[in-house]
Amino acid sequence: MQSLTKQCLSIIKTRPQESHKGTFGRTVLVGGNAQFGGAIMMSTEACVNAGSGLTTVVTDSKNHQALHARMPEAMTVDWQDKEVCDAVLASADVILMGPGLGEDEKSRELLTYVLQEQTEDQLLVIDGSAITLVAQNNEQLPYPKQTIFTPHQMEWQRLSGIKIADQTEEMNQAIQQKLEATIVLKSHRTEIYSNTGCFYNPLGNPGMATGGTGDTLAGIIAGFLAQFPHSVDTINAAVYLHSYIADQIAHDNYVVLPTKISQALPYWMKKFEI
Ligand SMILES: NC(=O)C1=CN([C@@H]2O[C@H](COP(=O)(O)OP(=O)(O)OC[C@H]3O[C@@H](n4cnc5c(N)ncnc54)[C@H](OP(=O)(O)O)[C@@H]3O)[C@@H](O)[C@H]2O)[C@@H](O)CC1
Ligand SMILES: Nc1ncnc2c1ncn2[C@@H]1O[C@H](COP(=O)(O)OP(=O)(O)O)[C@@H](O)[C@H]1O
Ligand SMILES: [Mg+2]
Repeated sequence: MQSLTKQCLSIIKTRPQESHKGTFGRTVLVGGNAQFGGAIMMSTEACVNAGSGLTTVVTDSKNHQALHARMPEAMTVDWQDKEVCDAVLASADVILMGPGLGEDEKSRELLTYVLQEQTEDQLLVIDGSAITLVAQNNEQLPYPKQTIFTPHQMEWQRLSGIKIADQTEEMNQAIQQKLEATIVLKSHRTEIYSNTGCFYNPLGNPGMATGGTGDTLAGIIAGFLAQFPHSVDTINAAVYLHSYIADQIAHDNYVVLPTKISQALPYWMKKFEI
């Protein structure tokens, strides 16, 4: 397994002068039920700050006002409004599904719907509740090689069937090869399993053990994939930068607020751009 270094951030390129918002990708985020609105808001804040050109959030209408107040850069769609959802999903370069989605019947329906709508040129990031639902329903992925799962260890146990104590590199790799999707296995030291190699993130700190840090990572991954190459290098960079920023914040903060990571993204991306 290859340890990531600062070198992995070299995918962050200076933006071309001749560009517009469409140049940096359209991301659609699906999640946030009445209970977990904060999760999709944190993913959105991360995604926009990571540089997604256009970001639309498909969520329970209860979350729209708070989301707009926090992040007016993002557009919102009521997840009951199928016609608008159809159009918005069709326009996406990257879809992030799952932060705060919940596990009830409506959540299940939405997951099935998004899997049906995904096209062969769209990437799908599956996080949080959506991972649990894929496992429970044994959902088949339409495009496994264009799918990225971002489980924590318990979500990976549900998806892979490997108990947390048995989640060794060999076992994880074997299931990844069967799934063919990329796996970002989160823990205090996150590992990335992909069709082209396995990587280890040496950064991160216990200040990150706060609800929403994973929702934030999922948003960064989606935002990076919207504008940078569709490859594991881009996912590695997102994982590394998320922890790198958290480590900077932890120098003088006992707790690393997920939203602070998001707010620091434009600054650090500017520092690392080449
Ligand atoms: N503000 C909001 O709206 C927020 C909304 N959120 C949304 O909530 C939804 C449910 O997500 P979830 O992760 O909270 O619940 P679940 O999938 O049941 O996992 C927890 C179980 O797994 C276990 N566990 C073992 N190893 C672990 C590890 N390394 N990392 C983490 N857990 C580990 C853990 O063990 P324990 O804590 O008991 O020791 C516990 O038994 C999801 O959609 C998410 O987006 C959250 O993001 C929070 C902020
Ligand atoms: N002790 C720790 N050291 C380093 N990173 C941590 C630690 N605890 C949590 N993290 C990071 O925080 C994130 C937690 O993700 P997740 O459990 O999905 O959170 P949530 O769903 O609440 O947003 C992961 O990126 C994980 O690597
Ligand atoms: Mg999570």
